[in-house]
Order: sequence, then structure tokens, then C-alpha cells
Amino acid sequence: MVTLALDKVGARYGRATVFEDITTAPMHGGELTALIGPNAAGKSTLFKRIASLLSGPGTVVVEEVREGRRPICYMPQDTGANAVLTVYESILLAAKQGGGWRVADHELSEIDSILKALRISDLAFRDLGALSGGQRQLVAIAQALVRKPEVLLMDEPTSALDLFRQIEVLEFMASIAKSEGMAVLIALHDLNHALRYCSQTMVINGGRLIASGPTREVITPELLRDVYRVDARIEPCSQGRLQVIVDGALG
Ligand SMILES: Nc1ncnc2c1ncn2[C@@H]1O[C@H](COP(=O)(O)OP(=O)(O)OP(=O)(O)O)[C@@H](O)[C@H]1O
Repeated sequence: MVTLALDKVGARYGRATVFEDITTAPMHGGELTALIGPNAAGKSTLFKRIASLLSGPGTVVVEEVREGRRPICYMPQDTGANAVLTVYESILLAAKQGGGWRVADHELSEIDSILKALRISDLAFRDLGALSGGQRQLVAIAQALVRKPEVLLMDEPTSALDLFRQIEVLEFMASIAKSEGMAVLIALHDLNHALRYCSQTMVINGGRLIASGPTREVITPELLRDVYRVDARIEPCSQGRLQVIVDGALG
């Protein structure tokens, strides 16, 4: 199974250091790991650094990549749609990126099943530019999955989705990560999603990795106070799942 680990990784824009010296234990295929932290903490920058879209000190170590799989795929936060393509064409293009142009039957059926799993088959022949923000986000998830990455970096993948779709997509991601042995790192602002779907959580703030490990151990009232400056409790909902209840902002 694939593993992703960071060894003294840093990133900066010009002279401004965003973070430095981030070292993690290996993240394993099959699991969802939440990446959390306040606005401007450096979550997107860390993803770009891991995906080698930014250079910087330290080493990103990806091991046990299977034949025919891409090591890393990054799904950005803003998924613009300037191209004059249908949804289906854009997903096919993503699948063929960096490879030959011959299309095998099994590739078409894989696209069909991803569209079906995300419940967007009805969008297949719509123009990308004519989709709503949430529909575009679902198409971007399909484009990422069809690339068959070992490590998938998803930058706030549910930010444009309604409540039902958020749950549906995160449940689907947890199940596909497990069945495909994919390591999925998801930047999230909704900490309840991290508590519910991500077995591991990493927290960055102030240019440092300040906590990482099992989500239930990492997301605590102390962390919420220190990092997010809110007074909050973590309590089970009616179905026994832990959730964050925010009582107020700290002055
Ligand atoms: N292209 C860039 N050039 C210069 N500075 C940048 C650039 N992109 C981001 N930054 C800065 O780097 C810091 C980290 O930004 P980043 O987008 O990684 O944060 P984030 O944790 O993803 O934030 P958010 O939760 O608001 O999306 C911020 O101070 C931001 O202003």
C-alpha cells in the first residue's frame, strides 16, 4: 500500500515563508487524512508543495506506487471551467493526460461508473461552462479519480456542495480510498467532516505543523481554543458521532 511522508518540508513565496520544517509520520493508502488550519495557514500551499507545483526545502516521500498509477494528483480549490468541453470530454481528457490518445473500452466504462457513483451521469454531455459551482466541483472530483492516483490531495472538495452532497461525497471518498488503497489528504474547514470521515488529522498554523495523529485525539477543545480562537465542546450527536459545538468566539 502507498505511503506519503513529509521530511522537513517547507515553502515560501519570494521572501515570505509560509511554513517550514514539516515532518510527518507516513500516511497510508486506504485512509482519509484531514488537513485543517485557519485561513491562510498554508493548506493549499502545502498541497502545491507536495504535488511539486512549488519547490522548497525538504523531501516529499511517496513509496510503494503501483504500476499504472499516478503517484500524486492535486485537486485545487478553484476549479475554473474556461475550456469549451463537455463534462464527459473533460473527464476523458483528464484520464488521458500524459498518456497516449487511444481510448480503451474499459476506460470509458470506468468514467461511466465514476459519473454514476457521483450521481452526475445526467451532466455527461453538458458544457462545463454551463454548470453550477457545486456541479463543477463534482466534475473536478471525477477528473481527479479517473487519473487513478495513489495519493489524492483534495483542497476543500465539498465547499460548494449542499449538505446532502457533502455527506454523500465524503462517504464515497472514504469507501473508494479503502477499496482502491488510495491515500487521500483533504483540506477542510468543517471540523465535523474531519471528525466523521477522516481517521487522521494534521493541523497547521503559524507556519508549523502543530498536531497530527488520530482525529479524535487531535481535535480537542484546547486545539479549538488555541488554533481557531473559539470556545467549543466535542460531544456525540444523537447517533453517537462526535461533533463540534461552538459556544462562542474568544475575544
Ligand atoms: N501565489 C502566492 N504568492 C504569494 N503569496 C501567496 C500566494 N498564494 C498564497 N500566498 C500566501 O500564502 C499564505 C498561505 O496561503 P494558502 O492559500 O496556502 O492558505 P490556506 O490555508 O489554503 O488558506 P484558506 O483556508 O484561506 O484557503 C497566505 O498568507 C497567502 O496570502
